[in-house]
Amino acid sequence: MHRLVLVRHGQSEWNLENRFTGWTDVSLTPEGAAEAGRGAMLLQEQGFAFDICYTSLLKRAIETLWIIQREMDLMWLPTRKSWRLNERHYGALQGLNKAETARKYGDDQVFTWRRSYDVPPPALDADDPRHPSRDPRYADVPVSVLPSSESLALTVDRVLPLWHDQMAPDVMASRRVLVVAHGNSLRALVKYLDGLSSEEIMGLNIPTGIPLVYELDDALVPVRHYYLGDPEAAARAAQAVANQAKG
Ligand SMILES: O=C(O)[C@H](O)COP(=O)(O)O
Repeated sequence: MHRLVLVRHGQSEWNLENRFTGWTDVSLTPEGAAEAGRGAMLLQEQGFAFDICYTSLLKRAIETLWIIQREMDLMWLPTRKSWRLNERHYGALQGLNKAETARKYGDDQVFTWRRSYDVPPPALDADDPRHPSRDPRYADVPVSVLPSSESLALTVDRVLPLWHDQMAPDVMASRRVLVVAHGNSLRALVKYLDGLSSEEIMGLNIPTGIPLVYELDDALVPVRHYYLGDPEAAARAAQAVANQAKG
């Protein structure tokens, strides 16, 4: 039996302001930092330990990982940061308020942009100053690969190479892996792990800061998965994510 722990970053400044965030590099709020601390306590209390960590190139995930590592006295752990774990790129929606956008374009359109499998949000123009090609942290990524907008399908396509090439071999080698990433990059990984259809994944929302534990067999097929702590609290938090864009 192998275990894999997934944690969505704690509440960010734009989660609090209910803005589409994507690749925008915003910080945690004080509550988001506290969520990360509570997640670390749950992991500590239930005897979890880790051999390697993975996170994105966005500071809300990196900060969350640092807090967990600090609280668990694991700041010495090897950590791999990859753009492939970044949040789904929300294109030209980045920065817009989700509820205001729903009032302007309708709940159905915003639900399609947030939760459909293969419909990307409106794209950033290539000359938009926010385009990733202008960000030095992606200098080693071919410009042709950097997104102007991403559907969940496109997010799956760029998360899975990291899973197959690095994360899965670590888990298969019985290394205890901690992944701290984002709502939709984790949804992309969960869709693959659980073999969810493009319809089934639409109903899945991942709450911030609560460790999600996967138990996998020797073929890395999930046997079960569960949130640490109060399951009802996790379910309420996931529903709150779903309700963010009510106009
Ligand atoms: O990028 C964002 O706006 C959030 O982190 C994820 O947003 P969503 O739950 O609306 O997809």
